[in-house]
Amino acid sequence: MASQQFDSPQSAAAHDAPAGAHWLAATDPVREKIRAAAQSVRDTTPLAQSVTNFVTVNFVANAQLAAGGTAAMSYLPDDVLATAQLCHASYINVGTLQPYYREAFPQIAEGFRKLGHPWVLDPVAAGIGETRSAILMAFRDNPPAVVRGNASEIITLTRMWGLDSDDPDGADASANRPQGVESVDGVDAARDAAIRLARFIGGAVAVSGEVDLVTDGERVFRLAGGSAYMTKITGAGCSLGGVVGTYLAVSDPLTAALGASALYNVAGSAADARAKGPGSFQVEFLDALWNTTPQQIANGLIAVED
Ligand SMILES: Nc1ncnc2c1ncn2[C@@H]1O[C@H](COP(=O)(O)OP(=O)(O)O)[C@@H](O)[C@H]1O
Ligand SMILES: Cc1ncsc1CCOP(=O)(O)O
Ligand SMILES: [Mg+2]
Repeated sequence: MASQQFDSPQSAAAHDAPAGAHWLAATDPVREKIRAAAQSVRDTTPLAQSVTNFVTVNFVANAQLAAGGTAAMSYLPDDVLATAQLCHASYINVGTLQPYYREAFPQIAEGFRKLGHPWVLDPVAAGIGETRSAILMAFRDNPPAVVRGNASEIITLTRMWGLDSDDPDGADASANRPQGVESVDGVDAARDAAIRLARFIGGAVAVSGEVDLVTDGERVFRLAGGSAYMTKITGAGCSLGGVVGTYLAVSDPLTAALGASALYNVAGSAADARAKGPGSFQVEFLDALWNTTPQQIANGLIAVED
């Protein structure tokens, strides 16, 4: 699949930045924070625990390992909260639900808050089903440091939490929303929702798509790269959430969201150039996660809105 690779932010200057944004300068402190976080991941192999769906659990763990971290998957509240005391960040993904999750997930989120433990939420398929909606609503009281999702999930969660100015009651949270785990909206459609959500949680929101959007509620970044093959394998988004967790274990929420997204874009582009289809893409992608250097991640195609 056609894609482009760039070696340095300077080479990005030869290409158009996303509309309404300009490429982040090579000397911008944000790039140095990303490089330092990536280096810290490589140096310290941080554990980020995951409570994640059964479809992509293996890919999440392998991606965290290939990105330089370590993985531990856990599902029972006492086990999750005990593990949280051994690591610096966790990841919750609501993709596949079990009956006990309705009580367990709110307990876990409350426990994280009491521990002061930062976590990443992937609100997979937000808006589908009463159980998923009840769980996501409960997280409003004990919110994550980072929300990572596709555009439809971010729009739906923001609406559900009553943060959408057009729908302050969240009454219509499930109307016309995801028809499954895939997005039915473009990233631009989630821009305002992402900003509101980031301000509410006091952290960062990452909206994935062809060009990703990351915001801390003040600045809005756009990250290009990646591969169309990422939409043809399962778990690109889920594993990105896990790797945000890996970065969150060593950095602040905005740097974690930017660093993991930049890594996925650089590694996705590199893998795209070698892949022959979705199967070989997965293998090439894990290799590329492993082989991408902190400086290459910091040099990614990162723009900031004017
Ligand atoms: N068309 C595309 N071109 C390049 N990269 C993409 C494309 N679509 C998604 N990605 C990348 O795939 C990863 C997962 O994003 P996405 O597919 O939106 O998540 P989800 O699987 O949760 O819907 C992100 O790193 C994103 O940048
Ligand atoms: C197919 C599927 N069904 C429930 S969770 C899941 C995985 C979704 O993975 P991703 O959002 O990363 O594509
Ligand atoms: Mg997803």
